[in-house]
Amino acid sequence: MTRWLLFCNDLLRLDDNALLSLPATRDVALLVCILPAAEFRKQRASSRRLQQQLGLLYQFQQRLANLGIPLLLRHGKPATVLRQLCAQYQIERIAAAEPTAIDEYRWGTDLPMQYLDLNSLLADELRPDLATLPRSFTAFRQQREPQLNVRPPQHQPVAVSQLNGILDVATAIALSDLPAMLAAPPVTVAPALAAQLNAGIMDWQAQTETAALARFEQYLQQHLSHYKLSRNALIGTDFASFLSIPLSRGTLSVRLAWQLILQYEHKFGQNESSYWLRFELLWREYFRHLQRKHPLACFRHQGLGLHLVPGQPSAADEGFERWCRGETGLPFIDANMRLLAQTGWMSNRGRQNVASYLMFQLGCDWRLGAAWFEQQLLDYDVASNWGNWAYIAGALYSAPRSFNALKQALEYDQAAAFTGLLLGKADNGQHRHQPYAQPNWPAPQAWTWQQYLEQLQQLPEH
Ligand SMILES: Cc1cc2nc3c(=O)[nH]c(=O)nc-3n(C[C@H](O)[C@H](O)[C@H](O)COP(=O)(O)OP(=O)(O)OC[C@H]3O[C@@H](n4cnc5c(N)ncnc54)[C@H](O)[C@@H]3O)c2cc1C
Repeated sequence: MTRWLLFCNDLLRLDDNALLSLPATRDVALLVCILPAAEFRKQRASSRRLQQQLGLLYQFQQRLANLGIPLLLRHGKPATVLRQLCAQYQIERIAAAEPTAIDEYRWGTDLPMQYLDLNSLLADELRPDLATLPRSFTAFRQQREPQLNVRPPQHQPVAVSQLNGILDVATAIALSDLPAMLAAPPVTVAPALAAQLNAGIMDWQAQTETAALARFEQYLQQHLSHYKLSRNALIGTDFASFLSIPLSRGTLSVRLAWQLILQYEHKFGQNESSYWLRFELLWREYFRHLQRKHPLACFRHQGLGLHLVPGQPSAADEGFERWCRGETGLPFIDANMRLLAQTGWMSNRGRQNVASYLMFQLGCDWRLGAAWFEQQLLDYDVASNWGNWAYIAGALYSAPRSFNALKQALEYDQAAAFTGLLLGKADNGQHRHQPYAQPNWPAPQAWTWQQYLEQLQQLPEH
């Protein structure tokens, strides 16, 4: 008989969760989720995301309880809590989802960890050899695509008999036992914005295992066909898959998402959009393995040191603060930043532009922006976030990528409907993308409309 600790962080689902069927019949297992102190006490996550996490944990706990399985919730430093639990319950082995970031690997140092790479597409026999991992995304994709037989998700029900809980359900900590800060009133999205976003997608109820799966299946049926054309939108309903939140919280298995896309292709035929959605999932995969190969590069200003990275290592300054608040004076940037602050969400197009603006136009240390995103994003994922920031900065293999935010605004928000929605109407005769200044702000750095227009053809564009 083995005494297991099943560490369920990032795996808040019953389906395709091999952790739950790992112990043998005669083994005993303790299921644990830990609310990391860094997020819950040191504000590395916004209250919006903390509430989302709690809601999802609570719901997962309830589903397990219905099966007679207790889930223990703890908060604190994961490494410390894991050690305490191991000692308290004489744990012999710990099973967990394989992380991507060095911090999470460190939680398990000197503990009898067994990692299962349950949140990656390329696991098991497809797992890339990090020593020969291709440098660019294109080379990575070209190497992997021909042999991409992703293992089907495992649908076997949780075998209760295998999970002879050490605790009974009643002993697991109830949500009400968590610190008072966690019981704060729900953070809501202003109705005007909520109406423009995917029906309730920001609510944690939309991100539970059942709800996320149902939503994705509906998306495939009704909207996948236009993904390639609509994915660059800035706001709206169903312009992209909105898979990122359930994937980052582990309520939806990426392998299941992949298989559902394949099923769609089998039924309706492959098209540009269905291919492109799988293509984007490979970007996620690329950053996961890249972070494992270079555990520190994504957190260092110079990264791998192969290119000249914009800005200097620095502390937050006024320019950064104004960027966070959405008060830079460039409507397209401000609208995106205010959307992030108000909803915890930003489109991929918006993310690329605000990131580029912070480092290339404001000259700030790109890691400040990555840290702000880490706190604010509802779909925060360490590899995707820090990887994308480092990628734009040129801190990884490829050269820095700067975006001309004004040109992008005119292209992707032609009628300025997006900036109008977030910033209100500019009815003073000016174009809504025209840089502006408020009387009490320091003058923007020579941002005249004319100068921007002149630059349009000159800046490198991606
Ligand atoms: C500066 C910056 C920071 C980012 N931070 C995060 C983050 O913390 N968490 C996160 O999940 N994504 C992050 N992304 C990637 C991307 O913006 C989001 O995954 C995407 O906007 C989420 O919307 P969606 O699920 O509708 O995407 P879709 O367009 O429908 O794409 C489907 C899925 O593919 C994956 N994907 C798409 N683009 C990327 C990409 N560039 N990198 C990695 N995976 C991708 C995601 O899992 C996404 O859910 C970041 C991008 C940038 C430029």
